[in-house]
Amino acid sequence: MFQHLNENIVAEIAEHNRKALETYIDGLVSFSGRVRLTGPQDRETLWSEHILDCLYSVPLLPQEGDIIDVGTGGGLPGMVWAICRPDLHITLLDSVKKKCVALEELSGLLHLKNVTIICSRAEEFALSRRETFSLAGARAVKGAGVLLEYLSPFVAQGGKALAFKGPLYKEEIEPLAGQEYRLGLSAPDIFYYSLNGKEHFLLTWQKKKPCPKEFPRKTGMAEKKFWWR
Ligand SMILES: C[S@@+](CC[C@H](N)C(=O)[O-])C[C@H]1O[C@@H](n2cnc3c(N)ncnc32)[C@H](O)[C@@H]1O
Repeated sequence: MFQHLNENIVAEIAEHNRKALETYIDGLVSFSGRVRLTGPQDRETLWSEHILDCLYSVPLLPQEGDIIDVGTGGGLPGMVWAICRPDLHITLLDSVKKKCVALEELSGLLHLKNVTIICSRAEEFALSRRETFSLAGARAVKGAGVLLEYLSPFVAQGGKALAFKGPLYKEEIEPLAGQEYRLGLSAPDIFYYSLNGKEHFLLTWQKKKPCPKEFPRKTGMAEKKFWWR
């Protein structure tokens, strides 16, 4: 499936949550110089390139259940999900301690009750929360192949893995074509939208079958020896 995402829906979600999203931006800006949570840290870029980008994924979130943002950094997209979907529980996962400390502060600033922050490598946390999330997603974390080894072990059957990608996504998914089943996944559905004149893509994979126990392999292996080769 290849589908266009409607910017009017995103504008509505943005308007509905504007106050909390701006408080989140205030929080991100307040960390500049202390912890590098995002690339550019001016309010306008944070809103137009980061928050709006994350908002495009909100219509793809599940009706219910726990979801996880793997490699959340400063909380993108997980903090945006938590603000826009207070009915879902969001786990924000990152391996860098000072980012996790900053996320605790941001979550307190926003009075979020639906967030858990975990400081761990994805490969290690998957051992304790295997196949318990209705969605596992990530933005700006590894190429699609390596990322799927991180995401699929978290996703319950019937759930989905989600990745934010730029126009080069085709080069990432081509070598995986027809092999996604090895991680229990379907072929990807592709959603596209335009932001600031650039093409953006959201890829989702349905979890069809359990992910074989051998995945994820030991920390670091996903990048050393690709599972699809
Ligand atoms: C480029 S940043 C992206 C952060 C955020 N998702 C965003 O869009 O701004 C990648 C993040 O992934 C985290 N990360 C990379 N590999 C990881 C792993 N195996 N387990 C947990 N976190 C990981 C890094 O610490 C970093 O914060």
